[in-house]
Amino acid sequence: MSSLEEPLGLGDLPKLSINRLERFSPSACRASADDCSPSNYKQRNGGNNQTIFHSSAHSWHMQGRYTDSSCNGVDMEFRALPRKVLWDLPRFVKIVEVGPRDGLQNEKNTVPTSVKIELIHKLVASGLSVVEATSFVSPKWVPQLADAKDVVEGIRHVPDVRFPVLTPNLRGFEAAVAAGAKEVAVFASASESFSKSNLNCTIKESLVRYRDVITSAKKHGIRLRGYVSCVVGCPVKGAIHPSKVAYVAKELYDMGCSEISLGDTIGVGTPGSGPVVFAFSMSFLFTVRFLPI
Ligand SMILES: CC(C)(COP(=O)([O-])OP(=O)([O-])OC[C@H]1O[C@@H](n2cnc3c(N)ncnc32)[C@H](O)[C@@H]1OP(=O)([O-])[O-])[C@@H](O)C(=O)NCCC(=O)NCCSC(=O)C[C@@](C)(O)CC(=O)[O-]
Repeated sequence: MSSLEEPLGLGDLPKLSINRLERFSPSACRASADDCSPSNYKQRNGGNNQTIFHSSAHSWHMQGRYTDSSCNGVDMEFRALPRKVLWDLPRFVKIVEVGPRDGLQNEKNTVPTSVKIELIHKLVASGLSVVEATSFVSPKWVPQLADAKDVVEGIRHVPDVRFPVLTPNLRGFEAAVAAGAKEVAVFASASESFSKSNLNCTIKESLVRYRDVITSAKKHGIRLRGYVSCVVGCPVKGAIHPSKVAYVAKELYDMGCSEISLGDTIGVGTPGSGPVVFAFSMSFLFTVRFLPI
C-alpha cells in the first residue's frame, strides 16, 4: 500500500459545521423570502439542484442580512436580491485542483516523485480535468518540488487533461517549457509583505518579471493563468484593500493572462469576516466582469 492509499482516521478529518453553511443558505430564509427557496430555484433551473453552490454564493452577496435569526421585516429590495444573485450565477464552474503543487510544497518530508505522479493519476481518475502538477521555482526556496521536471515527464502522456505548472520567473518558465509543460501560472500578491516573503521582491518587481514570462508564453502559444494571493487578508498585514486586488488582477489580465485566480491565501474570507468580505465581493465582481467568458 502506498502512502496515498493509507486510510485516514475519522478523527483526523476537519470538523465541518453544516450550520454555518445553512445560516447563509436560501432555506434559512424560507419563512418570508419565498423567492430564495431552493425549490423555487429548482424549477427555474430545469430541476438541477445546486443548493450547496447557491449557499456559498449567497454568503458573498447577502452577508450581514441573513444573520437575523428570522427574516421578519424583509424589504422589497432584500427580496429582489436573491433572485438576481441566482440568475447571475455562472453556468459553468471550472475546478483547478492544486493539491500536487500547493498541497505538497509545504510537506515537512518531501514526497517521492513516484508518489506525486501516482497522486496526479488518481486525481485525474477521479474526473478532474485541470490539475496543477508542480512548480518550477527555486529549489532553495521550495525543495519539496525540486523534481518538477520529472513530475511533468511522468504525466506528459496523460490525454485530455491540462497540467498547469507554477513559474516565478523566466528561468522557471523556460525550464517548464523544456520539460513539456503546455500551461503555466504566474503568481503575484495583493500584499506587499507577502510578495516579499514569497517572491523576495515587491509587487511591482514581480509584475515586471511576469511581463517577460507572459511575452515568452505568448510566443510559445502557452496558456497562462495569473494568481493574486492574499485577496482578503495577509498573514503579516491583516486586511487587504480590494483596490490592491483589482490593481494586480488587472495588470495580469492586461499583460495577457487568460484567467485570474483570486486566492484567499490564509482563509479569512468567511461570512463572518464583516465588511472586508463584502468589499472584496464587490471587487471580485468587478474583476470577473472584465474577464472574457
Ligand atoms: C522567485 C524566486 C526564485 C526568487 O528567489 P531569490 O533568492 O530572490 O532570487 P535569485 O534569483 O537570487 O535565486 C536564488 C537561487 O535560486 C535559483 N533560481 C531562481 N529562479 C529559479 C527557478 N525558477 N528555478 C530554479 N532555480 C531558480 C537561482 O539560480 C539561485 O541559485 P544559486 O545561484 O543561489 O545557486 C524565489 O523567491 C522562489 O522560487 N519563490 C517561490 C516561492 C513559492 O513557490 N511559493 C509557493 C507558491 S505561491 C502560493 O502557494 C500561493 C498560491 C499560488 O497558491 C496562491 C494563493 O493561494 O495565495
